[in-house]
Amino acid sequence: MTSQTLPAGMIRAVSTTGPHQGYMPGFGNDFETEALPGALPQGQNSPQKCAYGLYAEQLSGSAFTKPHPERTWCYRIRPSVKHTTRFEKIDVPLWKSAPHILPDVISLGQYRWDPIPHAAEDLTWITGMRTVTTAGDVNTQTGMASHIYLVTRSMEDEYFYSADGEILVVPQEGRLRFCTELGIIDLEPKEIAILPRGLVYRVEVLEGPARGFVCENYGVPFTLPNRGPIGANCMANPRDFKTPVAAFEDRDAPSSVVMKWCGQFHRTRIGHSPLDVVAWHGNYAPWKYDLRTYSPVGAILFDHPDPSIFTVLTAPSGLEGTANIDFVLFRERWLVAEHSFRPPWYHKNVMSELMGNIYGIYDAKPKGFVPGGMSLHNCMLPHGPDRNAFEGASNGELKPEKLDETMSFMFETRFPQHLTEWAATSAPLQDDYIDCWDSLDKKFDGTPGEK
Ligand SMILES: O=C(O)Cc1cc(O)ccc1O
Ligand SMILES: [Fe+2]
Repeated sequence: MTSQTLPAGMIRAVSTTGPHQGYMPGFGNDFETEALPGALPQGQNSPQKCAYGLYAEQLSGSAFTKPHPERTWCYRIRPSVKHTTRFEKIDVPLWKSAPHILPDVISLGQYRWDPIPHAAEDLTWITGMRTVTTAGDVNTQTGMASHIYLVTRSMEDEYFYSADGEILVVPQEGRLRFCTELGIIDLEPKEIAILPRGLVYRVEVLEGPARGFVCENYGVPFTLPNRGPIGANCMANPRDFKTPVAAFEDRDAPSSVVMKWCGQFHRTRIGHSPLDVVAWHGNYAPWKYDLRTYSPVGAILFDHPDPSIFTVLTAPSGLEGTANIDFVLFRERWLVAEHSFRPPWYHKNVMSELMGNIYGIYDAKPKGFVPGGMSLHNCMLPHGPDRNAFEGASNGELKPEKLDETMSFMFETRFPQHLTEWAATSAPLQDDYIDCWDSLDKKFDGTPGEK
């Protein structure tokens, strides 16, 4: 593997040749990789004839005219357009898209769910997706949806892609393999992955049953947040993002490709594996990231910063500093703040907060928010520590304390999140969630009290 710095400054070129070598490091790099020597044209994108009789095809993830366009050139056995049937609509009943506002479902309220039980039935990546919330509008490419996946079965001769957005995968149990047009990603809990809009893939179960969370981002792709005064290091470091090297299948078999497009699902038939990209180069590609490499920065003297300090990825909206989605990570860290209430404070937020627990105990909710579980605190809905967390943090000795064995996250969006019928009725909603604040008693007695 070779790597070099290009004059473009922020863009690094990383290249590989030969059989499967795993992953290439970097975020938003200009990668190049070939599974057969000489398959990748040098010095141009569209030779009159490509090596090995390959077809050249461009995958554009941004408008051609974006200041720094995202695109990848693929050199493949057959062009994608060679499928054999017209698209037919199919039903995927539990995978919903915005706008999806139901008159009989009340999204206003503090909600929390127990882990969704694994299913007894066979479920694939497509049939196992259950939408919890939707926000914005898929047709205007704004907003997002949050989902839970329950996967027990590998897709066989079946492929999927989405025109509606990129997919951020946050596994919580089990191991999955994403065989994509641009290479193979193996994914397990404590890692996350991105599957870009338009990329075709098949999902296999390496260890099941698998359960996890998904954020479907209808807007512009996730990127690394501006670092501001934090400077060049800590938080998510670019080299910890891993993009797979080229890997291809030359396999003839009757197969189907399911495409999600404007919230609807369509199927077309194809006579071969579409994962036939022998070589590619570009900056529009899937990646995975190990959340254990995230270096949290926080309060080292007093008070509790806004959770934006823990942003791993941000997907900007048109409004400066107001994300379409922030992906925020609450992981192991030391609490050292003096004379401070250390857990999250009580608050109302214009942004809507969907949280999930990957493992361990979350400091604001020592009970009830459990691994595999989720909570929703919608736009301007008050929330904060439960009574136990409040009493513990108000009265505990403020010595340095490690929050150990803990990993929760937040999908935070500027758009209100609407519950699906499934989330409101079939999923294990905790009816008594709001009682966790009930016993917060009045302490005010007109005297200043001890400091
Ligand atoms: O509500 C939550 O638990 C998430 C959260 C955490 C935090 O440390 C500060 C604000 C916030 O919304
Ligand atoms: Fe919050």
